[in-house]
Amino acid sequence: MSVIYDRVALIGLGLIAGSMAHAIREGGLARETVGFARSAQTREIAREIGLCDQITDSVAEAVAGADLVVLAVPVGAMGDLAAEIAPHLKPGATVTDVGSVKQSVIDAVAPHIPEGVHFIPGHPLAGTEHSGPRAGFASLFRNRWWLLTPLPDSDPQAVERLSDLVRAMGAKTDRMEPAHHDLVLAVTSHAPHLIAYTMVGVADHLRQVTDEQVIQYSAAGFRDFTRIAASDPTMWRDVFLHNKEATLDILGRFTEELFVLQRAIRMGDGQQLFDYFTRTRAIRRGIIEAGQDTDAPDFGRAAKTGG
Ligand SMILES: NC(=O)c1ccc[n+]([C@@H]2O[C@H](COP(=O)([O-])OP(=O)(O)OC[C@H]3O[C@@H](n4cnc5c(N)ncnc54)[C@H](O)[C@@H]3O)[C@@H](O)[C@H]2O)c1
Ligand SMILES: O=C(O)C(=O)C[C@]1(C(=O)O)C=C[C@@H](O)C=C1
Repeated sequence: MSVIYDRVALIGLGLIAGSMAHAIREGGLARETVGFARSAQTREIAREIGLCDQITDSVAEAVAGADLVVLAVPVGAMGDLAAEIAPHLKPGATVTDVGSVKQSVIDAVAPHIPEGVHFIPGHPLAGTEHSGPRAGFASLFRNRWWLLTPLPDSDPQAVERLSDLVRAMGAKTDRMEPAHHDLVLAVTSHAPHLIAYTMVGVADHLRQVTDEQVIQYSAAGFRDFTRIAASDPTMWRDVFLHNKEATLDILGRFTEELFVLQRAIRMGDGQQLFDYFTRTRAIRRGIIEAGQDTDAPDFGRAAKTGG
């Protein structure tokens, strides 16, 4: 693989920046990676495990001379971070972010980006429930989508160069309007996370179901909820506070559907439940047939054969 950027600065050394550092090194995609995180302890761990070629103690030093600067901090911290790095950015550099919400990040970051620096917002649709400098791994982005939401005046060459990096890390890339991105993600990621957090909270409140029993008899569905509900609290607090309208819209629709099913159960309306679940099963099969769930090859085969 060939070098795409000379110097890449990764700011916020958690799951996403760490995975980028590994993938860039594995693919030889930059001559040098430089990392910075706010906490001294995170920087120390990053140095210890050799996450980047260099870990700096100041963010200004990290971004100085960088061709690509990646903002990989919680969504609510992006604006202040952009203001802090702005005076130190190299003319012609590209700044991108990996935030789970796009419109509020653009509103917070874009005003700070100096003339002559390209700001190209992005979002890798890949993650785990783990966070911090030890959580990253090179294959995280493989076969995953990485959405870019360029601004109307984004330089096409700079967008193409960033797309090249994303593809070289194994991801598939597409472009989207920021507001549309936020609505799509509210359906596919943000509302499901809130529902998982709530479900685990409900189990916790049921005093007759002791902690031990919840763990011992965890069925697959609930286990998946607990995995998701173990995700980083700061990251998810910020996601909901910054994608408020879209998430509330989807949760409103979710609640209406829930009442429909609740009523069907109360009325013993088996046909309604069966029809509903038949429709949702078709959606799942559509996702697998379109090759969008690489984690479920067996289920895919079973679904196609009606198993
Ligand atoms: N975890 C996921 O599944 C996932 C997936 C895609 C995108 N994202 C987005 O990527 C971003 C990073 O998420 P992550 O999962 O890597 O989080 P993480 O918690 O693993 O890492 C975030 C890092 O940023 C540091 N940090 C926080 N505020 C900072 C600041 N002001 N300056 C410098 N460093 C700071 C933290 O110390 C931490 O090391 C978030 O915006 C999140 O929405 C996360
Ligand atoms: O697999 C997981 O743990 C995730 O939750 C990853 C996930 C998602 O919802 O798919 C979470 C947040 C992101 O912004 C992108 C990806």
